[in-house]
Amino acid sequence: MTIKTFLGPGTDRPQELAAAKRACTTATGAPVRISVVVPARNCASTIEGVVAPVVEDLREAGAIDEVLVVDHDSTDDTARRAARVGARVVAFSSAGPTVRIPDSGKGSVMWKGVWASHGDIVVFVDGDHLRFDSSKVSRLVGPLLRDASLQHVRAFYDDYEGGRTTETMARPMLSLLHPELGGMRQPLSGEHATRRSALARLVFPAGWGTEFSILDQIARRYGAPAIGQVDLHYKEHVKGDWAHISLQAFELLYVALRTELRAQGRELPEHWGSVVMTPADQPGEVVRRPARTQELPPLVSLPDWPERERLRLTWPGASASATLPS
Ligand SMILES: O=c1ccn([C@@H]2O[C@H](COP(=O)(O)OP(=O)(O)O[C@H]3O[C@H](CO)[C@@H](O)[C@H](O)[C@H]3O)[C@@H](O)[C@H]2O)c(=O)[nH]1
Ligand SMILES: O=C(O)[C@H](O)COP(=O)(O)O
Repeated sequence: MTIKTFLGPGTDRPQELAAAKRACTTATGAPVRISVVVPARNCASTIEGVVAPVVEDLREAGAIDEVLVVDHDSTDDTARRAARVGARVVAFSSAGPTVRIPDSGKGSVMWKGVWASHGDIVVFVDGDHLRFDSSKVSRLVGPLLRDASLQHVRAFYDDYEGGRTTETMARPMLSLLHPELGGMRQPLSGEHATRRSALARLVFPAGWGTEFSILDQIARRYGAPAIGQVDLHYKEHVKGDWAHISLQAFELLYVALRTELRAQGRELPEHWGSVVMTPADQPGEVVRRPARTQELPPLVSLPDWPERERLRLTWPGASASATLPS
């Protein structure tokens, strides 16, 4: 089976996306709203370069409705800079439902981002791109507006030097556990667009396992044909060190193994633990770091969700005239 792959050009230009959006409504006849959500922790040097083109090219053309930055306890100027170029900024600690998250990571930031956003389609974009343009968002959204069978569209890049966790962990793991997704070029990409109705039904692992988990859950719930991928051409981003990659790979492996064992009606053996060990500078010594193993429940399961959705629907949006594939 091949993954639906969009090479474009599709809705690259703001006017094309705005027109495609106007041609859709939700199942209840309301205008379709599109949110761009940026999880960001200490992205002061890059956040303006990500937010500004999306605000200037797309929001001002009515092609998207909001740019939301979820500021994950940044100790730098991320929040102020994001707001200065037009993002709505919410602080991770005060946003969203009051579920205790002892060890927050990117997945928990995304979960709160879905809650705090208003879109029927939610586009995630990392905040650490060194080079970015708004066609990346346009290209992700276009297939969802045009193809009712898609729930999730993930980015890949024909020009990208990287993907250490992807090549050494994600791709081998997908080959084993989800061979039908083996054609995905960047299964861990942080750039993707998803229907809100699907996102709200997903469990979110709190840490780095989330990108894999989204694919896994959508493939199991809707089938692999509900997943597409689109070429965003290039990616240049801030690289983490090997300790970062090590934690990322561990949390990904943990989530994948847990998912697979649960599918067999089993749990992870207790003795497996959840501590990542890497060699310390002192020979023979190790540095131990706890992995984030918490899972955030599907938003639809929260008692406050119906009220949150009711308020969301009163939020202003553009007008439109046909039906959004649900
Ligand atoms: O606890 C965290 C970790 C990350 N981020 C933000 O999430 C984005 C991606 O994080 P980054 O450290 O740049 O991730 P990468 O090492 O580049 O990881 C890649 O691979 C990950 C999965 O393994 C994906 O989740 C990422 O989106 C993808 O860019 C950035 O805006 C971060 O500021 C947070 O807000 N909180
Ligand atoms: O996406 C990945 O595989 C990594 O997490 C980040 O990639 P990098 O090697 O470009 O930092």
